[in-house]
Amino acid sequence: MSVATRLQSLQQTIEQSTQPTDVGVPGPTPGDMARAFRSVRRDPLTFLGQVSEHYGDRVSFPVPGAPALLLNHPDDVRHVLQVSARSWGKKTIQYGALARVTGQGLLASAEPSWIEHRRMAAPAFHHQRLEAVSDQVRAAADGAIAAGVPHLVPGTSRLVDVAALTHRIGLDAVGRALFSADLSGHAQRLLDATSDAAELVVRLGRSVVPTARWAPTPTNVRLRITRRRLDAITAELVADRRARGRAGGSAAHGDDLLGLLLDSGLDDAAIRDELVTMVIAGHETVAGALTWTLMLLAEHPKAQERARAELAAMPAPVSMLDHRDRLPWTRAVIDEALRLYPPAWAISRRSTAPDVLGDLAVPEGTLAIISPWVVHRREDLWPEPLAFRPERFLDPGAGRTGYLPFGLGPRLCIGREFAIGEMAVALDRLLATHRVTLPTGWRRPRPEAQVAVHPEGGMPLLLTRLRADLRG
Ligand code: HEM
Repeated sequence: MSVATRLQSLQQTIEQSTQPTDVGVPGPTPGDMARAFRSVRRDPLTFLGQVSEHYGDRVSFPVPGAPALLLNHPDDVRHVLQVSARSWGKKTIQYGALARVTGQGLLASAEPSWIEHRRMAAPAFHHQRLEAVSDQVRAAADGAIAAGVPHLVPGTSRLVDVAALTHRIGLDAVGRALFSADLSGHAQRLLDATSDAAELVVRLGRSVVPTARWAPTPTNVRLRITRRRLDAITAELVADRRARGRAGGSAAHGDDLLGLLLDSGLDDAAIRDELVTMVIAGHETVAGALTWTLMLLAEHPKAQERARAELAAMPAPVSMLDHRDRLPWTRAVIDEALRLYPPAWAISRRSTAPDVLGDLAVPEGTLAIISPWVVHRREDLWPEPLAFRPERFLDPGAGRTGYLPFGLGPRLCIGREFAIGEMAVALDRLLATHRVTLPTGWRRPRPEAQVAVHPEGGMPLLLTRLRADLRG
């Protein structure tokens, strides 16, 4: 090839990669995006809802190079996440930003290490294991309730930020159940470090101009410091366990997640990545879900009474698996809260080969954005989509098309059963002793799209103590 031909082909490549590839999908123009810039950054949930309403099932965003598509139709969603999952990887800005904190942990990692690590971690989430950690999760909920609503005499009330309360439950439950560690010594440091990390991940994911990792920008500097804090805490957890393993004279390190990872032969860096992943993926999400569930129950006192009665009728304290067949109403409340307020509000993938979505051919490198927030609010799938109606989930035969709070396909959330079980246990502990109501002058907090969907400014609800004691 002559130099002139090479130059010409290089120029063509540059032109192609700076021009949007038009695949015939409608969407906002660059001018529309520039005008919406501030609101997109401030409130991506409303923006995604608006463009979906305007343009329909597929929305194209004007970015240079391969197409960037918001996919709202359940068939497209299933195709990308499930049917053709092998052709859609995680090389996206969202997961690139996450990987800067979690490294090659399960959530952000790609084949081939992903499948190997998933198999390694799976036993920590098996049913038997979940049943066995019910006591730990109960203790986490009780501890957080005692710390968050101390000394409340039966019949009296207090305004409590339940978002802070549920964060503590989420973190402590992960610590106790997956690392068999009482994180109370580490709790504040870990909470601070993970919430800083989560904020930085969101900031990186939304930055318009990608900066080099080594550049001394304020975000990069904070990220480095936060990583160091997380490294130090996880190193302490690993060292504690290794010491305990030796002290007990046992070769195996235990059957919780940390024990499995230590016995798997993974190096310390890989173990650190999985621990940080589980802390971030496992506590922000559950905390957000529980917070919105409590708000919905405060807004719907009859639904709350029904859940309280169902939980109280259980012969023993609720376990992590009871939601599967013994608590239909409580489970329906959880499912409906996860529909209305799915913590994981956006899932992204990039095609690793040309593909066909129904009638639409897309080139390699296409970015697919899937928003459970948008899909869960489609009126054709969910009549009266904004209404809180747990009844929708009571019919076991009813379809679940367009329901994906935990994703779909091979990358489905590994912590799904853990999360639902934890929510049921926490609701049992909280509703047994407290009634949750709305304070005077109540206004729903704005849902803020962070790593999970959180209420802006917290969730102040009124907790009234019903009785002093707690069973078992
Ligand atoms: C209500 C709570 C939760 C929600 C809504 C949620 C949501 C999700 C979603 C949507 C995905 C798929 C992401 C994708 O396809 O790109 C995912 C994956 C994942 N989640 Fe969760 N999650 C929750 C709780 C948990 C818990 C409690 C843990 C662990 C303790 C956890 C650990 C993970 C991990 C490790 C992955 C990656 C799995 C893989 O790719 O193999 N999650 N989660």
